[in-house]
Amino acid sequence: MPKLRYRKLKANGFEGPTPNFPLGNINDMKKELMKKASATFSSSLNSVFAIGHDIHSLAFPYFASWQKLHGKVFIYWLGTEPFLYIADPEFIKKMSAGVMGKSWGKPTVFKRDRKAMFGKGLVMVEGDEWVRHRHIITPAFTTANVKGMASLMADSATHMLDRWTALVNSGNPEIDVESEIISTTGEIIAKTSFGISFIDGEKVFEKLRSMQVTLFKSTRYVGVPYGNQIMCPKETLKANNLGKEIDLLLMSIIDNRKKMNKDVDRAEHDLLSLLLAGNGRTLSTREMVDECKTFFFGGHETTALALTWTLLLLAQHPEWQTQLREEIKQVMGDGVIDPTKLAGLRKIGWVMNEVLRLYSPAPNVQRQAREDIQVDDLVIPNGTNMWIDLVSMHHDKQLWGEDVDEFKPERFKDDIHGGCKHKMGFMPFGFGGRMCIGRNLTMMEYKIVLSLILTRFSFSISPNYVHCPSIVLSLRPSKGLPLILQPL
Ligand code: HEM
Repeated sequence: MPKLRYRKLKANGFEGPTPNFPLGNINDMKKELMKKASATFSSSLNSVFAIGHDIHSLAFPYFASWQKLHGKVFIYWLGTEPFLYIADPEFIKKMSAGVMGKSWGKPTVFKRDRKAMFGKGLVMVEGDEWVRHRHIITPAFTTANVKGMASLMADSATHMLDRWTALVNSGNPEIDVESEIISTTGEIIAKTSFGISFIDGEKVFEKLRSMQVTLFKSTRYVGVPYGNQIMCPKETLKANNLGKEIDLLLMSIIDNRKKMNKDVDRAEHDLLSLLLAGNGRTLSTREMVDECKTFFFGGHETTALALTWTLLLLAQHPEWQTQLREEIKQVMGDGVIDPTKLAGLRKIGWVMNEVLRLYSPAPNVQRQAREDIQVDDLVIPNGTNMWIDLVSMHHDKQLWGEDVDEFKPERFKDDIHGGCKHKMGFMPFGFGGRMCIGRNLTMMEYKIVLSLILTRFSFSISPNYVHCPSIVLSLRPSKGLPLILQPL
């Protein structure tokens, strides 16, 4: 009953842009994006030195302009679904204070739209089902287990860097590192999740990527009744078919693993083995398929983008490349990457946080209320969809000060909140019980891959780079990231 929820939200004083039936505010959003894209294109023909990090109005031009009219909490519509937009950490603190992880819902419209990607995996399940899944999966992501995956990560990264060396030696020093890193982290997550070699996993991996591109390259009509089926039927059908093919491939991988579960080496290292072992409880094959897809989609692109944006920022700040190289040498010596020493890479940790702040790969967090939620004298009615805008909070001058858009990793030196005035103003991995389960894995992968890159190459931004961060599910450089590489 979206209309009823809207009336209740309005009665509680929440305002917002006027929606039209049946698209809601989708057309306004598209118009703002097109306006911004043409303005960005003409300005991006300037020098790479002009790259600025004030990206909220580039990535979410519609939210930036609605904020000016309606403040940091307002209602907008995706089709016939009202969403409460939130970019105020104090509001988030108050609304989440009394709600446990298991009591949060995820917007039903997204569950439907992204069924082929996430199914009933951890990102989408709710209530007791979420508790059961999280309980089984959590041990697989402990620091100890994740450390067992370090050599797989280093192997894939080294493979990528050998390719870069060959390209540079053949006279091609300019490389689009975004696509390179995305395929490497895809390979890493396929190996660490399903324990499949790149050759075996190539089929699954390619289909998973292809489904993601199919789903997110076209304009989405989420929330519009039958919107995607009517407006982009070919893509919708293709994504659904790919979803079914991937399910079959993963099911056969899981069944084979169940049969040959005595492979000790694998059992120690990949997530699937840990899920099969369970944690006092079990997941069905169907549920495991959805979790494998969830790890793949939730895990590889976010990590890849954190690394990609890092390379952009480090290319802009060569003095930080030098500092990090010195740190790596000091901590690791001249030898191979030792996972037990990664915690010593403190400056890399600051850089990672600063990158996740400026270019948050997961640009938003979504929730749906499963009960009425009181915030001061306001009520968020049961069923309300919520869209929490991390990019806005991470770029808010009131929270971070005048230097908010500058790359200053040292702000995280002695403060895990980076000096933000509100503890919930920095949350690249979400909040509360539903916080990202893969953050240990990501941090380790980030440190390993970045250390290996920095040890073998120095890099600068190619004049062909066009700075236009945009949202394709994640926050990505929409024209890739061409860098000029120099072997060390
Ligand atoms: C830089 C990398 C990453 C970022 C920025 C990131 C960000 C996030 C965010 C914002 C959420 C939503 C949290 C919430 O709703 O409060 C989330 C959830 C999740 N992430 Fe990550 N993530 C990253 C890496 C990973 C990796 C490597 C994996 C798995 C291999 C992963 C798996 C998940 C899962 C399964 C959830 C759902 C957790 C739940 O609802 O219980 N993520 N992540």
